[in-house]
Amino acid sequence: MWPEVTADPAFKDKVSSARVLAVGAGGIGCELLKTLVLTGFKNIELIDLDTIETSNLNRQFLFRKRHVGQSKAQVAAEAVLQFKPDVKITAHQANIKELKFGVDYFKGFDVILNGLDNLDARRHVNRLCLAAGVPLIESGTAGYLGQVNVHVKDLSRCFECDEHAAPKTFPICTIRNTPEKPIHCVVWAKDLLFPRLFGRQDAVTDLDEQRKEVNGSSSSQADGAVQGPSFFLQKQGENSYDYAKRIFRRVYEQDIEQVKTMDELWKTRRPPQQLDLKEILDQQTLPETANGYSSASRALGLTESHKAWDLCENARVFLASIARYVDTRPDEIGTLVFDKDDDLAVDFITAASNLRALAYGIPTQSHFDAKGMAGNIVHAIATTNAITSGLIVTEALKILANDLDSCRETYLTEYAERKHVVMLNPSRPSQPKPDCMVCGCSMLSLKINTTTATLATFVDKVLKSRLSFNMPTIMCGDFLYEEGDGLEDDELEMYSSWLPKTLSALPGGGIGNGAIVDVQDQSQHFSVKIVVSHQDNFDEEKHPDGVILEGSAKSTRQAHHASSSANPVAELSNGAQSCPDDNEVVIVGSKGITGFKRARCDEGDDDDVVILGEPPARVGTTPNGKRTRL
Ligand SMILES: Nc1ncnc2c1ncn2[C@@H]1O[C@H](COP(=O)(O)OP(=O)(O)OP(=O)(O)O)[C@@H](O)[C@H]1O
Ligand SMILES: [Zn+2]
Repeated sequence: MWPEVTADPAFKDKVSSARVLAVGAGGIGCELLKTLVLTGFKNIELIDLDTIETSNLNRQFLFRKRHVGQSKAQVAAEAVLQFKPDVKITAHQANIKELKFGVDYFKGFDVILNGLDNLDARRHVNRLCLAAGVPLIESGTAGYLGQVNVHVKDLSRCFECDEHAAPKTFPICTIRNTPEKPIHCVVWAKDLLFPRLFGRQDAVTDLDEQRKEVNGSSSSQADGAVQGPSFFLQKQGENSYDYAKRIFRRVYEQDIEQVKTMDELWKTRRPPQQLDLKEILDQQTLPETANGYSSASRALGLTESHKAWDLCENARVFLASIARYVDTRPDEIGTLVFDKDDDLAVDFITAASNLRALAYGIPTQSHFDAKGMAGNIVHAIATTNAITSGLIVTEALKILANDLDSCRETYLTEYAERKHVVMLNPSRPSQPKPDCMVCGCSMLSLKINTTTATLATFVDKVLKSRLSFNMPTIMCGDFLYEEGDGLEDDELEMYSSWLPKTLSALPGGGIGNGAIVDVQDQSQHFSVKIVVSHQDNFDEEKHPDGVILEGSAKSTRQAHHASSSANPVAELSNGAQSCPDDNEVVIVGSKGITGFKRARCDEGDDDDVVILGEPPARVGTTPNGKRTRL
C-alpha cells in the first residue's frame, strides 16, 4: 500500500502542506531536517536552544567549522535551504520549555518530532502534545542503540506511560569521604569542587558540608571562616598560582588530613594519603597563563588524550587550569557550570579527579576517559542517527496518511554475534496505561523524612528533578506554594521564605505523614497527586537523596517485561539465539515497514541492518545509563 500512498499527488500535497515541529537540531535533528525536506515536507519549525560546538561536527553534517558558536537551529535551517530553497523553515534558538511555546503553539502543528537528549525536555513536550492533542514521534540514540516511538493521545502509550532510567546518583558520603572508584572522584571534581571554585557563590555544594561533618559542631568561629565558601575565592592581590596552590593544599592536604581523623571510616578501608605539593612539584615550572593556549594541558605539552598523566603532571594541570580561569576568563567566574566541550573545564576535572584518586589509591583516568565520565558521553554513531531519522519520517508519513494501524515503534539494537550489525525491531505501539500519571489517572507515593527534608528539597529533588515539573503549584490543605510568572513581589518573598522550612513545619498544618499533595503545572497542563509518608531513615546506597518515589509506572513496566519473555532481541543480544545463517542478515519486515526479504550480509561491513518482526522489544540500559529506554 505504501508505495502507492506516497506516490499519490493528493498525499504529496498533504505532506508539503503539513505543519511539522522538530525539537532539537543535534545528531538526530540535523538528519531529521534533511530527510524531512527530501521527503517533501515544506512547512517546518525547528527549535534548539544551543549553539554549535566543534565536537558536533563529526556527525551533525549540516554544520561546518565556520559555524561553531552559532545557533544550531538557525544554521541547520540555512544549510537545508541551500539545497531546498522552496521550503519554509522557521528556526528558533530557544528552550522548548519557554512559555511562548505553550499549548496553543503546539496546536498549530500536525505532528511533533523530538530529537532531544534529555528526559526533562522530552517529558515537557509529551505533556504539551497530550494537552494539545497532537501526535508525538519520540526518538533517541546511544551509540548503536536507538529507538523511535509513536505517541498518539488515547490510542498509544504516552512517553511517560513507561518508566525512564534516571541518571545514576551516588551516596554523598562516598563522594565526600570514601571514594572507591574513578567515577566517584570525577563526580567530586565536577559536582563539588568545580562549582565551588567557578560556579555561583551562593550555591551550597557538599564540599562545604565536608568540613562541618569532619569537625562536628565544635568547630570554632575562626575555623568557620576557613570552611566557608569565600575561602575558595581568589583574594584581593593574590597571584593566580598562589591561589591555585592554596586550593591544592586545602583539598589534597588539609581536607585529607581531616577526613583521616574520622576513625570509624577507616576500620575496614585504607585511609587516604595527603599529597605534598612541594614534594610533587619539586623543581618543575608552571606555564605562563597568558601564552595563547586556552587549554592548560596543551600549554604543558600534554597532547595525548588517551594517556593518563602522572602525579606531577596532574598537579601541574590542576594549578595551571585554575590559574588560567582566573587570569584569562575572570568574567565567567561565579557563573560557570561544567561543560564537557570546554577544554579547560575538562583539564581541571581530569587533574582534580586524578589527584583525588591518587590520594585514595584509585586508578587514574586519561583526559579522554575523564571527559567521557564527566560528560556522561556515549559516543554517537552517525549511521544510527540517520536510520533513526528515516524511521521518524516514515512514522510521520503514516500519521499524516491517518494510517495509525501501520504505525510502529522501532528499536535499534546491536546484534551480539556480529558487532556493529544493527537490528531493527518494529512493534505495534502499546496501549495507553490507564494509571499513567500523565495520560491516565494515578497517584504517586512519596516516602521522605518530613521533619528534616525542606520544601526546597521537595520542589527541586522531587518535583523538578524526578517529575520534570517546570513551574509547580503545590496545594496541601491550607498550604499553597506557587512558582511562575505573574506573582507579586510579596508572594515571591513569602514563598521563598518557606523553601528552607521542613515539610512538617510549613504553614497551614505542614506536609506530614499521610498528607495528599496536589501539584499542578499550568505551563505543562499537568497535575498529579502525591501521597506522602514519613520515613526516618533511608539506605544511602539505594536512595542517596533520601527520597523514595513510587508510582504505577514502575509496577506496570515490570509486568510488561514479565509478559514479553519471548523477546527476540533480548535473546539475540544475549547470544542465546543466533541468526539462522551466519552469513546472512534476515530482514523480516512487518506490515507497512519493509515487506519480507532476505539480503546478503558481508563480513566486516559496519553498517549492516537486521530488521526483525514482532513481538515488541525494549532497549536495555547502556553501560553508563545515558539515553536508555527513552
Ligand atoms: N529544552 C530544550 N529545548 C530546545 N532544545 C533542546 C532542549 N534540550 C536539548 N535540546 C537540544 O537537543 C539536541 C540534542 O542533540 P544531541 O543529542 O545530538 O546533543 P548535542 O548537544 O548536539 O551533542 P552531544 O551532547 O553529544 O555533544 C541538542 O542540540 C540540544 O541543544
Ligand atoms: Zn501515559
